[in-house]
Amino acid sequence: MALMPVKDALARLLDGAVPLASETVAIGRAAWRVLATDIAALRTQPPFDASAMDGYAVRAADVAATPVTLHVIGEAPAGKGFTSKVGPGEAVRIFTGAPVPAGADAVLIQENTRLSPGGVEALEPVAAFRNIRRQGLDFREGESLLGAGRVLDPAAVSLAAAANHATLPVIRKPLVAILATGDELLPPGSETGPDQIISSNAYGVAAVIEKMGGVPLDLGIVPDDRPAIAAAIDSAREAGADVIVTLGGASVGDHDLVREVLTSSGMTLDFWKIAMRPGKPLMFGRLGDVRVLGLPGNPVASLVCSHLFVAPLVARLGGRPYALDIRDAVLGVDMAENDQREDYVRARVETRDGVLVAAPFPVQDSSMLRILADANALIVRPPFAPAAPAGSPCRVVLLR
Ligand SMILES: Nc1nc2c(c(=O)[nH]1)N[C@H]1C(S)=C(S)[C@@H](COP(=O)(O)OP(=O)(O)OC[C@H]3O[C@@H](n4cnc5c(N)ncnc54)[C@H](O)[C@@H]3O)O[C@H]1N2
Ligand code: MOO
Repeated sequence: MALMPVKDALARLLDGAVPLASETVAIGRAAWRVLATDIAALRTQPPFDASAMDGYAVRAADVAATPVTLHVIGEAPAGKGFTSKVGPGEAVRIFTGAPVPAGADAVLIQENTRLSPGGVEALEPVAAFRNIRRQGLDFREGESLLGAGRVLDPAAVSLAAAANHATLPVIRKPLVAILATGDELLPPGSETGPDQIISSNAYGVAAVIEKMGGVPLDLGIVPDDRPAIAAAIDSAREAGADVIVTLGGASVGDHDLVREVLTSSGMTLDFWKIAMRPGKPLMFGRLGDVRVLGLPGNPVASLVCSHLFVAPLVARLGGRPYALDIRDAVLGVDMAENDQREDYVRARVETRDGVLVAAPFPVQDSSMLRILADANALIVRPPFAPAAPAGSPCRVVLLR
């Protein structure tokens, strides 16, 4: 049977996936969120001509020939401007950030002055407008500052705050329910019986979701039992999940019930089984507005599918840009020909003489998490790739 190509499966998964609705958050909670709308300045910054230096507000013409002594008529610290006008031969002691008083047109830095009995002695001339930040230098009220879709990185969130936004409209974070299925599974820290293993997949999948700006909702482990799976799916929907990710029970075994239960709950199956290794039994369907991804139970398949499918879906729903980090490399060893499945082969890559060289791990069983943790890349072997000797070009997905 021809299996669906990976890129077609991804296109179907992302079809119609657009950023979720916006919500309002306090500026203090907005870092790393995604702006839902353009925002404009609510004020002008600086709101007045401001001193950029500690020194003396002067009339440039008065200090054209130095040394010259000026009469100090007052002081202007930041936050409290000097209210009278600076006349000929006069100066105002001023500090960085303070409004430049009327009449003055330059700030003479403190280092170029000396206190004298009659006031302050200017030792160097200063050109008009030197050391003054003109009103609106940074931005003016009403100017557009940040565009919709901007990730609120440190500079963006500080700019929004400076423009006087106490709250910001951001795209809601996708809520992704995760459901592990299997009678053999127990949570980490359990005393395991002889036939049991630890449920590990949910943690790595949740890590991918969080990295992409989503909120994982771990619904725990349910046994291979139709009513229990159906109840967990209901609870995911009640919780308002945008996406449901099931783990395991996706294959053809008698205890692989997930697809059947989901279909009975009203899911429209989009695809099941793709031309990918690991990850062949991947399933995708829609339950109303909710996208449902059934990941294979084998831990490496779950995680590789998370990088390839869960990550772009969460990014898209959350309005974030995302692309796998795919690089050109060469094979460090010979690789055999490939069958119909696109292979994602755990490998270590390193740069040798400016070239990325990829060496696959010799054993690739998709239960082996340690090798995935040791890998820093996945070699992508296209379907039906011919045998390739060491030195052949290849493509790699960088994992870290
Ligand atoms: N006759 C066939 N058998 C299998 C096929 C096939 O095409 N024909 N595909 C194989 C492939 S490939 C995969 S991948 C697995 C996927 O099967 P399931 O999604 O049904 O996964 P399970 O059978 O439930 O579990 C497989 C394996 O993974 C362990 N597991 C499951 N969940 C977790 C978890 N949350 N944390 C850690 N480990 C988990 C489970 O104990 C099994 O060992 O099917 C092959 N079979
Ligand atoms: O596709 Mo399975 O994911 O090889 O183990």
